[in-house]
Amino acid sequence: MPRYILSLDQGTTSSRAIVFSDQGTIIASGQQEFSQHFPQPGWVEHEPQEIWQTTLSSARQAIAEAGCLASDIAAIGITNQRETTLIWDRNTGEPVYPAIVWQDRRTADQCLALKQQAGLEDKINKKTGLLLDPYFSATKISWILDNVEGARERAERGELAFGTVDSFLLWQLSGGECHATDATNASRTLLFNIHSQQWDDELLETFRVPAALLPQVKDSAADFGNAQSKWLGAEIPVAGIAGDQQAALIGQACFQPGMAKSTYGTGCFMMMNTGNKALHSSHRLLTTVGYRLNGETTYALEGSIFMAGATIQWIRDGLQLICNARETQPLAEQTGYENPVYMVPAFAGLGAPYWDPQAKGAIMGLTRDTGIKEIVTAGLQAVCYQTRDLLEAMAEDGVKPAALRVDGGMVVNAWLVQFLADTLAISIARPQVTETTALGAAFLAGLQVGIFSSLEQLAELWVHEQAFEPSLPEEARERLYQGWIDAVNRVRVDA
Ligand SMILES: Nc1ncnc2c1ncn2[C@@H]1O[C@H](COP(=O)(O)OP(=O)(O)O)[C@@H](O)[C@H]1O
Ligand SMILES: O=P(O)(O)OC[C@H](O)CO
Repeated sequence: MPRYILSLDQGTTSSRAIVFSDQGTIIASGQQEFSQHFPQPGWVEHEPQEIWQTTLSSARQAIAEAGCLASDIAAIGITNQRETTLIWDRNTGEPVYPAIVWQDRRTADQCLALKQQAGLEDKINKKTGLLLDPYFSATKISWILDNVEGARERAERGELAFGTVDSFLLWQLSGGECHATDATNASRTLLFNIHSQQWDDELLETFRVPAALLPQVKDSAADFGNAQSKWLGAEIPVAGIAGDQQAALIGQACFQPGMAKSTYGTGCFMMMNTGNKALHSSHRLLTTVGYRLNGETTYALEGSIFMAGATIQWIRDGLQLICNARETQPLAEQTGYENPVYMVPAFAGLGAPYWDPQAKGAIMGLTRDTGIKEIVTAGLQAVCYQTRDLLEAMAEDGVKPAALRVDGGMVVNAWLVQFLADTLAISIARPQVTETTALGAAFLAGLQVGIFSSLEQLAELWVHEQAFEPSLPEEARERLYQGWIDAVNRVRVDA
């Protein structure tokens, strides 16, 4: 009886594959980076063939390293960079254009024009939980249809298929048999009504997207068809799909309303389970589908910070103050939390809750004795202060999490996680398996094929590694945070 689960984690900069045991432990993994294309300022593209080939070879690598047979794998779970948009020919499987990545801003003018229509953004926000922003898929789809010769006509004739990365990988794995996605990925397109759980005709008309392009939307744990045996050596059912941040919510076992996770990679994505209520945020946080199981939707509130680990990369590669991200911890330990220097890493504007695309970054509070360690520490502290901004916004929306589970490449930095606990004044938990995104997809696939029986069982598989409790006196916490608010207010253009 096959007991392993293969998780395919297709991210923005690399494709990873992990073989998990039926206890949710990592058996083996494979990973491959792929190229980023920036054909014009503000544009970001991926080569679809590279997305597919790196996924396939990392899956083969993981299976080989696990020393198991493909027939030992009971199911595949897919998790993916969200919003990234692909359109391909239904007959040949050939993409008509490269993948337009979630970071791509080429449709900013189109979004601005739509925002001019009175009440439109509000209506869209009510239906989708999202904002009228190039981040999401809808305007990327219409850009392809308008700019690739003949694409709109072919789409209307039903010859083309649209998908986010999960859908594209499923199409490839199944040899063109399955054109489907899950509700979490659909909820990032601006075309999906998160209340009715249907593609929305009015939104399709607004964004001029023919319905014939769209994949079928299924639960996050569902029968998505089979990966053909020619790819991995045996026919394997694809049984779970979720966007990567939602998969991390599941991998962190945040199954109760009020439970929240924050992932600190290149950017930071914080997500809180709000149960069966799609909470509307008055602070421009996103309302999204957390997961959908057995037809029942669990919603989440999401806030994103564009620059988290990327700030450390900039300190390393741009400023060349350090050689390795690991150096940030001893430097911050030397500085201590009482740092008069503030860094506002608004390199790509400010995300939630400010959404100020014009803001530019700044370093403030410099004196003659400021050195490398204060600037590096300010970079780490900025990540924590921004998380508090998100938490405050959630609290004002009426739902403050009592604790936070963290993951992502940055959380190996214990100083950072401790300062996070101090800044938020809540308990922070770091799990043993920090590959929570891949774990979430494995949980979903395992649920569908009966390896796991319930969310309660999954919650028991979540293993705590370390807790970080707030220890900073309230006076210091509030004074330091006020310094951040003052710094942010100085860079905001729209305030
Ligand atoms: N010890 C550390 N302290 C602070 N930041 C770190 C540390 N180690 C790695 N990082 C940051 O974490 C990020 C990598 O995290 P990862 O989860 O792999 O990102 P992604 O999945 O977005 O590529 C990098 O941006 C790096 O700068
Ligand atoms: O691939 P990541 O981890 O950078 O995540 C990207 C997000 O899904 C974008 O919404």
